[in-house]
Amino acid sequence: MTSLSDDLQNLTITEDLQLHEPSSKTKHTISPRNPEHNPLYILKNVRKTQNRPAFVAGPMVRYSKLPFRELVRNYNTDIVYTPMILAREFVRNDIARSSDFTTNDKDRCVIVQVGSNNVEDLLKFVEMIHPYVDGIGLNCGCPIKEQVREGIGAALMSEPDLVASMVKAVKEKYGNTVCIETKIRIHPNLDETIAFVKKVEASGVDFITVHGRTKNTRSSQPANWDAIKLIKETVSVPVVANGDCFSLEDAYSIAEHTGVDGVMSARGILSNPALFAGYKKTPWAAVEFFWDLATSYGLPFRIIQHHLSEMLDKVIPRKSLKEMNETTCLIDMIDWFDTHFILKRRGDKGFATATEPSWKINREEAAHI
Ligand SMILES: Cc1cc2nc3c(=O)[nH]c(=O)nc-3n(C[C@H](O)[C@H](O)[C@H](O)COP(=O)(O)O)c2cc1C
Repeated sequence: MTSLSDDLQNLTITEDLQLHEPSSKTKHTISPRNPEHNPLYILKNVRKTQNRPAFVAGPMVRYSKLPFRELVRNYNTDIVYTPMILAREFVRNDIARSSDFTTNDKDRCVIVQVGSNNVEDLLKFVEMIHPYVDGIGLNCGCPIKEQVREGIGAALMSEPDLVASMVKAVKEKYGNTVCIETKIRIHPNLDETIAFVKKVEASGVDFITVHGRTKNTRSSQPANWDAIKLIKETVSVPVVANGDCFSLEDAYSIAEHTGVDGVMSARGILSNPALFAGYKKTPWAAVEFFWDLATSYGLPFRIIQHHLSEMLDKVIPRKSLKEMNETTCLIDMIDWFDTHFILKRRGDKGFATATEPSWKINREEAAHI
């Protein structure tokens, strides 16, 4: 078994990586990956150097796009996931490729999450995407019926041999040049979960994320941190705990309870992207920064609106939130913000630092709009 530093020295960094878009004939280039952005390096090093777990923003369909990833990194998030991308569509469909994944040089450390039910699609997916990401995450937890019916996501929890063969195929082809993770749920029977993680570990997986719920547990029910602890005690690869991290304090409590190497937040970081920097609710500066990122990178209007709705839920009065949610296009929403708030543009000197909204009228008045 090689040590982490050996592993990192053995990483091959490809020069001048290129992504071709056959439809537009546009050629993009992106710089080589930096070994310090390898998720394994982060999971081990953050604990050593900062005496804390690594902070991870989980995959969220529709939401974890490039602007949101950049936003959360500005607030102390170490590892950020893309939404789940279906391998089958990605490898066959040029349009799916450009709509599902965009990246840039600042997008590090990024793990692309993949939904797949077979080795062949997975290998093709990894071949296409690995130069542009720091890790590949195999989704073994998505409970959505359409995916499960196709044998994707949580369906894989009943297919330990298949998961092991998928991980093994990637490791046999790429060795330590590709970091592969599996994001799993727990089984009601913990012995079955333990057998699952042992098999996946033996197949060469680099680390495991455990969402402490079964595929039928609702998100309103608490995540099972004891089960995560048991898994952490069972395997020797790093483990990331997921479920119910809504504040920095939660992140520390989860890490202390389970002994994990990293803590992942999804709903918590969606509503407060500055969670891992210790903010109790979204600071206004994050709202302004998100506006800049979303409009300059070009997120669709409805997604911007959903993000802002989540981020502002605890920040502005309910009535104002409702009004913002009722705007029907980007221009209307910009007008609405311009009417109610003084937005400080970032310019070249970084983003605004305000923690409270800068209302154009005072807050008490605003509460009665
Ligand atoms: C809007 C939304 C989209 C999600 N999309 C994905 C996804 O693409 N892949 C995945 O593995 N989990 C997905 N999840 C599940 C989260 O990653 C996470 O496992 C779950 O929400 C529990 O974490 P939390 O308690 O921090 O929210 C999604 C969750 C939400 C709320």
